[in-house]
Amino acid sequence: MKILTATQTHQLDEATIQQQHITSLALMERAAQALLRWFEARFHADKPADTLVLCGPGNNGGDGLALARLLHEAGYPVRVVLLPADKYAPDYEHNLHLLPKVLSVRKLAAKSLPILDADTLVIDALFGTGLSRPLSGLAADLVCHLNDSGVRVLAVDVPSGLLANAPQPDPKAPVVQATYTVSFGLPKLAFLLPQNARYVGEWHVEDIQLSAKFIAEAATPWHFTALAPSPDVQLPQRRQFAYKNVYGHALLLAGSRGKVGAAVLASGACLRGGVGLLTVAVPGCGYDIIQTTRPEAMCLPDAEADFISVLPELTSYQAVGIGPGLGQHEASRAVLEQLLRTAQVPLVLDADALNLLGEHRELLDLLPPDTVLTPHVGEFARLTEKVDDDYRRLQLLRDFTQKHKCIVVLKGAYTAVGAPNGQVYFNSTGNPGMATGGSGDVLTGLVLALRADQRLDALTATRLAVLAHGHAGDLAAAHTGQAGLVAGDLVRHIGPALQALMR
Ligand SMILES: NC(=O)C1=CN([C@@H]2O[C@H](COP(=O)(O)OP(=O)(O)OC[C@H]3O[C@@H](n4cnc5c(N)ncnc54)[C@H](O)[C@@H]3O)[C@@H](O)[C@H]2O)[C@@H](O)CC1
Ligand SMILES: Nc1ncnc2c1ncn2[C@@H]1O[C@H](COP(=O)(O)OP(=O)(O)O)[C@@H](O)[C@H]1O
Ligand SMILES: [K+]
Repeated sequence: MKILTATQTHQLDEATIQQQHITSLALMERAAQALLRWFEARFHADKPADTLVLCGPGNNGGDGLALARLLHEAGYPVRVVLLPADKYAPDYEHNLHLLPKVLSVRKLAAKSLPILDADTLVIDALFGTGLSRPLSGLAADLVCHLNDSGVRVLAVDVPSGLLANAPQPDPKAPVVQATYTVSFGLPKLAFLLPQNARYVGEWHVEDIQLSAKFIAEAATPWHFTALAPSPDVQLPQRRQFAYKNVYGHALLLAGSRGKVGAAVLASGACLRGGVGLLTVAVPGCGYDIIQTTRPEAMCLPDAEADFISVLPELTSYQAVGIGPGLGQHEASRAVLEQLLRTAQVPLVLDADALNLLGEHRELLDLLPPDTVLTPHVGEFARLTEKVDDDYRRLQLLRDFTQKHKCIVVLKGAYTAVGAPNGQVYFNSTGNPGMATGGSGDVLTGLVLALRADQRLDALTATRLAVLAHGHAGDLAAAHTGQAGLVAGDLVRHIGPALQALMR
């Protein structure tokens, strides 16, 4: 699924109107109907005692007016407050005239900000994708009043004051802190960034049959990898006469004294990820552990008891993963360097392998094309630079993957998979229960399994692994709850998660 800019979103609306031979008013009615559908599904069992619709002067306000009419017709108590402006959009004017006369409609004035009771549900239809400058004056006062009141807010399309795809030009200007945001057609880039979470709240995208042709042709680096209604990336079925070489022989280098658990988790994920064969290289202290916990895997114990000091001979493997629990011993750094210099097969680098790369940046020049790196934000900062703004971090991601011709899985709530051509795919699955030690090790094992799979290209394998990993987290949390989820639960749910992604 593509993610478009605010400008492209306007062009998409225009294209939809032209291609479907409808009026802009009809499209606005579709948007309002979609909002009503969401509203009824969400609130039918606990109807708000009071619904206050705040309408700005543009088409976002027009959506609000149309929704107010539909809510009234559906029997909800509705009040409308209008933000005064010099100019109003034609479809706003039209929908204002369509409001039933019995509805309370009032123009906002500076000295009469609306009274907001705790059980009021506010619908924020002040500004959407047409926001052209930070909020000021009466609009800013209203939004501050709203945020201070603590009432529930449903934002139409975008929380007012928030830019859909760019950082806020004035960090001091107020932005609506919505409880829910219901948007149209496609998600907005702003929804996926941690810095906007307090504004966007729980977000949803409703289908309003926008032009599929325009979306297919639109150029954008941003994508959203969805699981439903059908997965954006799919795993081929196993053939009846399949042999294990199709799924590859993977080598995993992981663990150091006190961190052999990382090797256990990553190897478990690799096995459950469907790898044909797995060999795990561990320090001597990990031998019994791997042989006991992962009897399906072969184990190569290092001569050193506490860390990995020797790179195994590589000729038998279709993919190599290195990093979980590795530690940063000089000998392990040398192993990493030798791996980067000699490997002829896909590589997956995580955790301490990334920290070593960050410490020895000259090694970045050795990365073979299509190497997959799986940093979290802290590890990514060590590889690049520390930044506070999420948009800036995404730019660094695109610069890094294009420069090094690699794939970077920037882990987080909406994990971003950056491709060597600069495209970025945000993941849709997963939950905060996965913010627990070892979740990343599980991802590494799963990426390694799918990189060893001879049927998949590098980007598909990586996107599939990220999607399945998050889905495994969602399946696991349904049993354990989020707090009770541990990384081993992810391993156990990889099988069903991959099954859900089967073509
Ligand atoms: N174009 C269409 O056909 C559709 C548009 N839709 C809705 O229309 C919205 C976009 O509508 P518009 O392009 O009219 O834009 P908005 O309604 O988001 O806002 C634009 C209006 O606000 C003013 N404005 C912008 N920033 C301001 C600020 N900081 N302070 C005060 N005034 C400000 C502009 O001068 C303009 O009058 C979408 O977010 C969506 O809600 C939906 O109805 C779907 C169909
Ligand atoms: N709030 C969240 N929502 C969804 N996924 C999350 C969330 N927090 C963490 N995750 C996922 O869990 C994994 C954590 O990886 P990482 O930070 O490397 O943990 P660790 O080093 O403890 O294994 C990543 O895949 C990340 O995307
Ligand atoms: K809005």
